[in-house]
Amino acid sequence: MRVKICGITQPQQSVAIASLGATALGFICVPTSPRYVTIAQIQAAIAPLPKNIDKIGVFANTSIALIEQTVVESGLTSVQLHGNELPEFCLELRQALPGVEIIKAFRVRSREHLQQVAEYSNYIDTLLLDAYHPQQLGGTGQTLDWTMLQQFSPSSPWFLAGGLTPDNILDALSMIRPDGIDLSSGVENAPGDKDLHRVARLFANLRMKSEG
Ligand SMILES: O=C(O)c1ccccc1NCC(=O)[C@H](O)[C@H](O)COP(=O)(O)O
Repeated sequence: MRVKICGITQPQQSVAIASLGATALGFICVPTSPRYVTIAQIQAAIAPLPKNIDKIGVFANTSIALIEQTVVESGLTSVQLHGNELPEFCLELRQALPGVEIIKAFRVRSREHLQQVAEYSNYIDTLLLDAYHPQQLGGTGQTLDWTMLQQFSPSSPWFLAGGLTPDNILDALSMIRPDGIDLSSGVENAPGDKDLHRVARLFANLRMKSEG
């Protein structure tokens, strides 16, 4: 299972979190976020990382040109679209950045809203389901109604996000089987400052599940 730790801002934390077991690190490229990082900060955080770690840039409602420039200059391997991007936008981005994984995030409001994801299946590589919050786009610590996802089986691989913590992750995974999980505020001291003890506890709990 892929494990993404999102909202990294400090190079030394990116290395430590990768060593603890993360398969993907997320960098917030949304200027209004308290976890926002510049291209130079992403470069510094990515430089010491092993090649096999996915480096995901999170964008929302911005231009193809800006995403392209950020990916090319920083060395990101994946783009997560966390706003209201349409399928056509995803297609255009895919054509602009061949070989870069396109992840479309949905902030799920209802069971009906989940049906929207089918419209994207030909234009993206991966889905991410996050909780809906009326004022904030992401990193909110709000959980989704997991029962709503028990029958969810899209044609693309998918990440579960939204309010996941070392304490609730095993409950979530006992109910649903995503291809990956994504955590941010649940493993933080403050926005952008990850709590390495909590990250270590997350991986210890995940190991317990795979061994048991
Ligand atoms: O984290 C942010 O500050 C953020 C801001 C704007 C758009 C997206 C953002 N985060 C996206 C993520 O992928 C988070 O990991 C996801 O929302 C889960 O966050 P949390 O509920 O805190 O685990």
